[in-house]
Amino acid sequence: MAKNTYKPANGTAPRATNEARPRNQPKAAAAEPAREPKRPVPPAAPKPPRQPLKLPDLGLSLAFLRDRRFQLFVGFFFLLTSLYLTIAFLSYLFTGHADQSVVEGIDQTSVKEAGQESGNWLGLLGAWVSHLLIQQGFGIAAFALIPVAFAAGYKVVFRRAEVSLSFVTAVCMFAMLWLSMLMGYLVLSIQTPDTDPRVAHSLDFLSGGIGYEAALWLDSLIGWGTVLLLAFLLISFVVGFFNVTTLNLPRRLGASAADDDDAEEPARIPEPALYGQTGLGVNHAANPGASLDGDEAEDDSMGFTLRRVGPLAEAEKPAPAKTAKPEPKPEPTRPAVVLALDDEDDEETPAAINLSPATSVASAAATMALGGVAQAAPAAGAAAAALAASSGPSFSFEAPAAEPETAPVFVPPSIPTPLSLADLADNDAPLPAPSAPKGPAFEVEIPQEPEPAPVLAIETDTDELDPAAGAAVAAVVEEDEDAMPMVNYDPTLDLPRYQPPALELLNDYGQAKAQVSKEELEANKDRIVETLGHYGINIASIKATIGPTVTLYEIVPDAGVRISKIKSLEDDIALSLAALGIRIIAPIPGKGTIGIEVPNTKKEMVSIRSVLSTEKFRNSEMSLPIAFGRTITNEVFVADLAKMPHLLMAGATGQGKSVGLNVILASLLYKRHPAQLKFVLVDPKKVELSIFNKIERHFLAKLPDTEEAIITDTKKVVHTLNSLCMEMDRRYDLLKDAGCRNLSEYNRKFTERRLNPKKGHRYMPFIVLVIDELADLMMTAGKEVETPIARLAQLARAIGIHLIVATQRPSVNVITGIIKANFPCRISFKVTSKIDSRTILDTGGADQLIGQGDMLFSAGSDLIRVQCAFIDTPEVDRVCDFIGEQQGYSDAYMLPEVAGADGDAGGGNEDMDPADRDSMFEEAARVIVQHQQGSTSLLQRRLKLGYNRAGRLIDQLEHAGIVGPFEGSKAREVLVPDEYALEQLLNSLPK
Ligand SMILES: Nc1ncnc2c1ncn2[C@@H]1O[C@H](COP(=O)(O)OP(=O)(O)OP(=O)(O)O)[C@@H](O)[C@H]1O
Repeated sequence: MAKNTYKPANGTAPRATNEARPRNQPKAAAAEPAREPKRPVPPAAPKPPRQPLKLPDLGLSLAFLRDRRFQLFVGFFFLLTSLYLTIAFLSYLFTGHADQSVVEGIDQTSVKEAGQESGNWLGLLGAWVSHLLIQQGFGIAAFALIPVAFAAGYKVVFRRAEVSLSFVTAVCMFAMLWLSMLMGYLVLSIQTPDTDPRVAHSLDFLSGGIGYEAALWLDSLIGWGTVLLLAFLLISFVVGFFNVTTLNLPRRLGASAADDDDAEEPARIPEPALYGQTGLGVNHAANPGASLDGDEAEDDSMGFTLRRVGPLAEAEKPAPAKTAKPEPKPEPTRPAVVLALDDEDDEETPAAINLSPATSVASAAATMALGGVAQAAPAAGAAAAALAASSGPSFSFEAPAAEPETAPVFVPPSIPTPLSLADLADNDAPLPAPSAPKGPAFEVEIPQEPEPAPVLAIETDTDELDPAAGAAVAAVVEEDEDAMPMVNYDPTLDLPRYQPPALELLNDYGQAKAQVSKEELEANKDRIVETLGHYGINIASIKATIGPTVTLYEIVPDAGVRISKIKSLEDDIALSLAALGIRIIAPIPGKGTIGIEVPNTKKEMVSIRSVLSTEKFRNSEMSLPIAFGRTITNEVFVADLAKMPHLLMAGATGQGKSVGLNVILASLLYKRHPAQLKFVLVDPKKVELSIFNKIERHFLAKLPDTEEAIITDTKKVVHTLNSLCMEMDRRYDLLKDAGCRNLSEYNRKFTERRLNPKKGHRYMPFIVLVIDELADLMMTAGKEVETPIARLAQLARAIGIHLIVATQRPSVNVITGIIKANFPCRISFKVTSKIDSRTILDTGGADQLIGQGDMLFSAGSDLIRVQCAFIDTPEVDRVCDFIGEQQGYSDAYMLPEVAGADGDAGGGNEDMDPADRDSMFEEAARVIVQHQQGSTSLLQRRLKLGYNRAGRLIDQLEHAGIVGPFEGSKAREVLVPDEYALEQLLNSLPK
């Protein structure tokens, strides 16, 4: 799912904005292009780029603040403090009076004695703290400190806040001071000269010392005016803090009663509208699912009504996305809606806006503002977006394809400062209040739940849903098992703090320049013309394109020259240019010219940093983009593994295969989150991929009960491949169940919470299987690896399992017909012979490459020459370290367990269920022991069994400790020496 972020028009700010926001934080959706005619608008003052919030650079001194252990320490301290205060304060209500003398006389007695005397449940300290905060401080209003401590602790520990900390703190602090003064005034009023001093004293705890003194001071200053002052303070706080702007309560009540009569069920309230202006700090981008069930959203204070007047006419509907194909079972799509804006104040110009279900709060607000209802924009936008979304079960924040970079800046009539679309999209930016002073800012909170969140249904009385009026909101939040969840599931929130590796981890070789001199170009051109001239081929024109490794000379021969003639002169041209690796492309597909690739004398190294930093890669919307390197025309070559869908790599030893594999892995690591991608790494050479061990808990998948995620043992490869086949079958079952045709459709449905995790549905990451040396596996396990590889290659594309298979021996017994047929995408580095080139690419050419990452990429008929990017081992190391040091999953991604996967243990017949044993088990055991040969084919022949059954029998015999573990192409070792020992063993097996 592509999410765009707002990019202000100046083109520099967006990066800064992106960086300022944690990568996994849900991004604000881009604005829909307004369908209303745009009004001319004055340019906005450029918004300074937002800088990442960083701790001041004070050396090491503040580094500990970022240490999660320290944060947890502080968080739990606050949580326990809130518990401590609760107990101490409650106890104080009962024992405080008696403890007063103990606490006050503490300097006269020993602490131990005082402690014994104190009645507080938390001992002397509890008594003392309560005395200080209640008796001498704020009276019973001191209880307001408890929620503050709790909210602070909760926020630090769980990194989230149900209600924003600043909101809790502000309300509680005000309540504490105000209540304390009010109590002080009450106590003061009760205390007359006639009051019994003991009664008067016993009331001290109500106001506390501070409240009492403040009330005393006010009383002496303004007498009973104190009450008026307190009332004024309360009203001021409510108006200012909750942003109350209108007081039309009676009319609202009436209107609501009428609404209630009409409505069958109370309208669900869009959360931004509910909380946006009240400072409750709910992130509307993170809770986009809040929706209005009814067709109308009303905001009298703003004087507008939102009404869904019907779906868009067919012609007005947004064009279907390019990729959308006719589906056998189309998903129910939510229609775009037209919202009519009945503006009470401006009846002549009712505005109508079109909102698609994907319209964001921000864009809705923007659209409405452009439609001339700028005053109402923030609140109306929230309501409008929710209304637009209400026609479906969930409200997607997927950004529209239109680039927001050129989004216009508009000036709402009543807002003095120009407001850019980016402001509205920016959750952190304060939303302008139309007529009151600025309300509290939206606070962005990231939902942290790694699993689909429980459903939250908000039921509330419509009377109190006047966000602009700022009336206190009473929301009853209930857990509802059955209702559809409304917030899209974001798998990346499993590891919300995960940061993709930075480009700075890679070596910077600077911008490499073409190393070919003019003289070299001229000389080569002359020689080509001359050589061809010797054979009577005249050239009409010649053009050179300098690439990193080779220069392409494009020739247009005179009319009537046979192309095959030029092709046959390959060796002669190579001889005359005294250069190796000349390749003739006759003709260049789609160009009508003949290409001669001549290696440059000085080769340019293409650094991985230079390709990963390109816009082409960074802005790529591909599922699994790989930046291979640069083509001979110096373009960055990026291809999507998900589309390939599998890749076969070959190349003689030392020609750049391992570097190529590292480039592929690094590209994917730079682009995908650990929740979206898992690697299964098979490295029979044992040293090539071991460097990726560090990212086991982030990006690797493995079989259960295996220690190392990277498979170096040939025997384990077969189990892993079988396990992947099982995973493939399971995924297909889930897709079938969900009615989806491929992984992206399925995952989209899952993230939109249209699939129930209780029914086994889960977010499925891409799995990329990398085999570094196929030749080794084919030698040792032959068919046992070939069959599952072929099966996976044939079927796995739709369910997101992709294979990258490399070999240095592209011979037909390694790259067999069945494997080749299923790998349409192939890469060849330099190979030693034309035959090898044909085996891998079905054509020559790979033998003419010049090595060191010079490669040919073949996707079907096209052959593209690419200089593979270079990544050095220390760079891979740094990238892996960077990822590995971050918080990861508790273990690698577990592949399904396959029977016999732990088979190399040999013995262990206890846990074998006798009922599972084949009826021919004993007979098979005797055959094996008689022949002292643990082979499946022996059983097939002797017992006239099929391959599968014989294979199962061998597995069972292995389980029973009769034959040893699988040893590749060799027969298994027979562990039982003779028939006598066998009979004994069979008797000992559980029947
Ligand atoms: N893209 C590249 N750019 C520049 N030099 C490269 C590139 N790829 C490989 N090389 C050079 O070639 C050397 C060998 O590369 P690499 O280890 O990838 O070969 P290989 O094909 O994996 O060999 P083997 O099969 O023996 O492991 C590297 O050490 C490096 O010096």
